[in-house]
Amino acid sequence: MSVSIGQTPLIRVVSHSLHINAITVTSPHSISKRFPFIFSLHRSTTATPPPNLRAVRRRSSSSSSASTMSYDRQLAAAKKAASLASRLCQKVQKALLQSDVQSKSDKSPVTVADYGSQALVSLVLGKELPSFPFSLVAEEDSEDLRKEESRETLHRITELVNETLASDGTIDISPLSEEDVLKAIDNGKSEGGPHGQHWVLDPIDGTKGFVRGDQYAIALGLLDEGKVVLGVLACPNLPMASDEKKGCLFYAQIDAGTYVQSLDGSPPTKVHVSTIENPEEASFFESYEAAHSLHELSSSIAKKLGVKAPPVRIDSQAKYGALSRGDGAIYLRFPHKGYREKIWDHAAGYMVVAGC
Ligand SMILES: Nc1ncnc2c1ncn2[C@@H]1O[C@H](COP(=O)(O)O)[C@@H](OP(=O)(O)O)[C@H]1O
Ligand SMILES: [Mg+2]
Repeated sequence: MSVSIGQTPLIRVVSHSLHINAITVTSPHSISKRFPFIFSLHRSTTATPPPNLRAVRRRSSSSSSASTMSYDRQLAAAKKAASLASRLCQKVQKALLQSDVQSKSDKSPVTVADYGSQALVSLVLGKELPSFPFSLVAEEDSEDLRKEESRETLHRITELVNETLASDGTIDISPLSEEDVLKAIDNGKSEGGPHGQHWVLDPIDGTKGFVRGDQYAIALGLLDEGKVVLGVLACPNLPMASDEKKGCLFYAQIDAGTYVQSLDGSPPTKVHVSTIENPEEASFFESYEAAHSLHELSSSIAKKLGVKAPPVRIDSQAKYGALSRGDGAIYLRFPHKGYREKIWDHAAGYMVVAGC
């Protein structure tokens, strides 16, 4: 197989056992040889490239009116939505890690946080942008929650959503019923599509990291006419800088740069990707979970690139945030055979890096 940046072959790796027959290389800098490079494999099982990558290609091949628009209002709403969702997730994660009763393999706290986060984002976007058409493509739906055995879980989610909204105090919503919360979750059932604007949400990206007490992200992107135009990544466990307190909010709007601020509201700082040009000085990110990305393949590619540093393994799209501020220079992701990437796993993170 070949690995290339745009049309420029970078290295060749021979592999028969992996049955790899196609590689898409996504680089925010197109054919530029500057870092960061984001390498990602897409296999024959994916008939069409994932929507986020289609969006990448469109962006580089055409200039639509979407790129000249301002998305300031959507950005403000998305930042608020992701910040509130992260407040809910932090509360759930803290309880999960402190509890000696709840086993970490118990999925219920995760479920509560996933659904709660999605309900909050859906509600806040709807409230903050009443005059905008609303379409949300999100990971969760309410089907399981509507079952009798989920009554307690639904009750807890509703309580958490109400508490979080009340703690903010700026969103005028009277206490929500369980049915309101179910509806808010199901507002994320949009099919999306190449026309119009669509929000794309992963309410908790990096669920395994969330359960371990490690990295996770609330990832919210906006597509306009098939292009990713805005991305917000709330990373509650990512430090603002080494030895600083945790909680980063990355955001980017097309052609307007990428910024980070602390989740508790410090002034934003513009971020830049690494300027390292020599792979020998670069470090690379990959998934913490070996089940999500072929670590051996990353390591052999890194070796061929001349990278000397060991991999930095982080859960979730927090990797894109870290990449956008130059914590590392490369992101390698090679899912196992048969896995199909989801749009909500990359849209926001892509924008945060591409916006730099
Ligand atoms: N077998 C697999 N291969 C690749 N990615 C996978 C996978 N199983 C799950 N994922 C995705 O990897 C995401 C986590 O990313 P990372 O590996 O960078 O931490 C998961 O997001 P969720 O946690 O939202 O389900 C999920 O979408
Ligand atoms: Mg995800």
